[in-house]
Amino acid sequence: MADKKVALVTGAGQGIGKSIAERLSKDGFSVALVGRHLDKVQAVADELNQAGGDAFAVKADVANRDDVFAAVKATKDHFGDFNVIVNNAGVAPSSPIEDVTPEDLEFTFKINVGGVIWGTQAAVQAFKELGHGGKVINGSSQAGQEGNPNLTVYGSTKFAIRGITQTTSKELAERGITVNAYCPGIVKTPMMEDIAKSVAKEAGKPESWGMDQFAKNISMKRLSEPSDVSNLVSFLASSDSNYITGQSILVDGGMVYR
Ligand SMILES: NC(=O)C1=CN([C@@H]2O[C@H](COP(=O)(O)OP(=O)(O)OC[C@H]3O[C@@H](n4cnc5c(N)ncnc54)[C@H](O)[C@@H]3O)[C@@H](O)[C@H]2O)C=CC1
Ligand SMILES: CC(=O)C(C)=O
Repeated sequence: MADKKVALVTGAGQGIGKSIAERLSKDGFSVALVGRHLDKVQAVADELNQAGGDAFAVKADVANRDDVFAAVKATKDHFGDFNVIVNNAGVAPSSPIEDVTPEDLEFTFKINVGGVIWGTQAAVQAFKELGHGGKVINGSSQAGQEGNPNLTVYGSTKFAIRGITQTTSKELAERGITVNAYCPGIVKTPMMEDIAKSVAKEAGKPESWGMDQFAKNISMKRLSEPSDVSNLVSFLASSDSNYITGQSILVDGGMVYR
């Protein structure tokens, strides 16, 4: 068994996933970085290793169940243990409801919802083989707590992730496995920039208008940094959160109040 705890983060090549991988590495985890593009996750893993971490890059498409199981197995074999999975990878097409296509629906659900379900299954299998519990941490969103115009498909996947989190937490609690989700607000990442651009284009407005539509209701009056989110994930991955399960926690600077 490894000295360090082992965490796997999906979508770790940029944005929130990269920040989570960096933070967990700093917290002392051995970290597997998973993404569709090996060069991107490898570059982040190299940075972490150069900074004294213990990181490993794996190529996988989270929509593909076999890929996800192979990534978890490769991580377990490489580090000799497996303790935490962060099902972070996601995609966010935006469009008015009239323009949603069957392809948008299938693509988004396969990645956002499929990725969480396959990640949870693969992690549970690894915990079972290793004879211990673990932590499943899922990426939802404020858009999984509150409807956001033009994000019908994306938002519905994020509402579903809260449902999966609650359901699996009840199923898995007796095996020493906790399941929680983080619900970020408006985070400065390539995904959010693309959404803001697309919403502005649809309305015939400048790009900055798009971001303002999302940012105007943040009580703290600033957009989120990826590190605001990885601070929460660090807590959820640590033993300090051992008595918390089934929760979807907002980290949005005061935007959605529950
Ligand atoms: N940026 C934001 O404001 C918010 C983001 N989120 C959620 O946080 C998570 C991360 O978002 P960002 O970092 O903003 O996105 P991003 O688009 O900047 O990064 C997502 C990463 O996931 C990877 N990815 C996408 N599909 C994949 C697949 N099928 N298999 C493997 N990797 C895949 C991408 O290649 C990319 O590296 C997502 O689940 C997103 O829905 C939630 C709330 C707000
Ligand atoms: C991208 C996202 O999750 C938003 C706008 O909440």
